[in-house]
Amino acid sequence: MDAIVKKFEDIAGAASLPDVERPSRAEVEAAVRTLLLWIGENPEREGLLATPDRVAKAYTEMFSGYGRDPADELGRTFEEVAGFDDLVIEKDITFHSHCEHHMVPIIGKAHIGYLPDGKVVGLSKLARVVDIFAQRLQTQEAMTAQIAGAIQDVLNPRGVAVIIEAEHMCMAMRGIRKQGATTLTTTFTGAFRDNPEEQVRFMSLLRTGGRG
Ligand SMILES: Nc1nc2c(ncn2[C@@H]2O[C@H](COP(=O)(O)OP(=O)(O)OP(=O)(O)O)[C@@H](O)[C@H]2O)c(=O)[nH]1
Ligand SMILES: [Zn+2]
Repeated sequence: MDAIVKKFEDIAGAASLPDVERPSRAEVEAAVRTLLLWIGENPEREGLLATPDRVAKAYTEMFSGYGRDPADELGRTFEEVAGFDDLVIEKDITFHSHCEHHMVPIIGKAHIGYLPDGKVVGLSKLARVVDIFAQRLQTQEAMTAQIAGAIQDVLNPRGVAVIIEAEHMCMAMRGIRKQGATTLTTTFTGAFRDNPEEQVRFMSLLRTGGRG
């Protein structure tokens, strides 16, 4: 079986999607050719001949998040941290996603904080979790909640704080055409949700980087 079709099958399983029949690679490429014709292009001209193949490859990469489980990334933890149980923040985690309404890019940064309960996770794993959810069709609200939910469920810390700031190309390139408008979303769990002081500490550390 074609590797891409196999991958799509894996993707369907991991995302618990309804049992839909996945199109073949040839059907995907034909769909791209249809789009090219629809915008007034000639898919037979030299520069576009390989474009359906490139688009299929790019989609496989940009939407690889359906085939990945955040629990796999967050499963390996470290307990030998000298009793450290205070706030850990990973900020300015850049990501590229696509909005589920228009399938155009969302470009932004995620900031994640958590209050460990006996164990910490490798810092890169927080960024991996961001990518898993970013590499799916998204709304910013859902993505924020999914990142916080995955960290809370798998790591079981005393609290998780996630802030995402992003620019939506569907607001910049088309429609209302507002460049530079930024959307901010937050999800707080546990101690961050229940204790406003923890929220304030997280926010001010983000702002100052701990310098004052
Ligand atoms: N809440 C939320 N809205 C989003 C996100 N990404 C895009 N949108 C909005 O989704 C809405 C879709 O609105 P519709 O009226 O169904 O579609 P549309 O006619 O293309 O809307 P316009 O963008 O206003 O032209 C738009 O207001 C987008 O700005 C997101 O992550 N969260
Ligand atoms: Zn959109």
